[in-house]
Amino acid sequence: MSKDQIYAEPLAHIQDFRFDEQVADVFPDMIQRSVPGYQSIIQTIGQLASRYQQDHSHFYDLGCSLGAASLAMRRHINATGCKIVAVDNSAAMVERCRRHLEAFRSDVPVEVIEGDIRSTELSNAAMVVVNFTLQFLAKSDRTALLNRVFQALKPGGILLLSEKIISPAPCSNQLLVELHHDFKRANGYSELEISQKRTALENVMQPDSIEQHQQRLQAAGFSESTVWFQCFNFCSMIAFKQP
Ligand SMILES: C[S@@+](CC[C@H](N)C(=O)[O-])C[C@H]1O[C@@H](n2cnc3c(N)ncnc32)[C@H](O)[C@@H]1O
Ligand SMILES: O=C(O)C(=O)C[C@]1(C(=O)O)C=C[C@@H](O)C=C1
Repeated sequence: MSKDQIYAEPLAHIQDFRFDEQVADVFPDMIQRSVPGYQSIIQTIGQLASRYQQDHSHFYDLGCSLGAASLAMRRHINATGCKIVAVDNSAAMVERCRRHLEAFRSDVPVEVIEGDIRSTELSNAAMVVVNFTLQFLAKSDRTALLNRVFQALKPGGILLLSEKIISPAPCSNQLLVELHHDFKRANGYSELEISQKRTALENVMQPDSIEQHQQRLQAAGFSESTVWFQCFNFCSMIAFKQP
């Protein structure tokens, strides 16, 4: 696995963060060292696919990057006539995602689409995964996407939504951000790497609070939602469509 050293040297000009070739090449290392609990979340996505699978249904992985969530779902699906649809608008990610998925054999088909999740057709879904991707959309697009996800889910279907979050309470927010930076330090990132990446993400990733997410989910029609995982300022939620 190639090591993420993208922000290791001082940069004269820090460009907005993009999911380009350079990021795609080091992505497994980057996400592992940047997102607390990432591996547990991926494992749990597999478990949820096993529990919520329905015959003749679709499983979506929106903002799939290298396909980690799709791989986890594929390992757990044994219902008949199911299909996974993985979507990402980064050509670099999609190309590597296809290669990853081809490296393992499975009877569950995966369609990998290079496209924008704001306009991808969604239907007949048992489960939709939006794992650390909603945060990269404009706020108005977040609402529109979740509305479409709700409409596409079958009764009894679920949405798995993971996000970096902000806390509206200033002391709590400050502490969670600092604990996350400690996590990155413990994983070998320098002060320079942490601060340059923070600047690169500033304009392209605007996190919501858990309360904002819950309100949006409720407004979209989800009967219930729960935060099943939180570590520092990273969390993962499950939202339910009534059976
Ligand atoms: C943090 S990564 C997601 C990680 C991935 N879900 C996982 O579990 O490993 C965010 C991904 O969302 C993709 N993305 C961002 N905006 C998008 C959009 N409008 N349409 C499709 N993909 C998008 C990026 O290209 C990137 O690969
Ligand atoms: O590195 C950070 O501080 C992050 O916010 C992590 C984060 C994310 O939450 O999606 C940001 C961009 C990369 O895709 C990987 C992880």
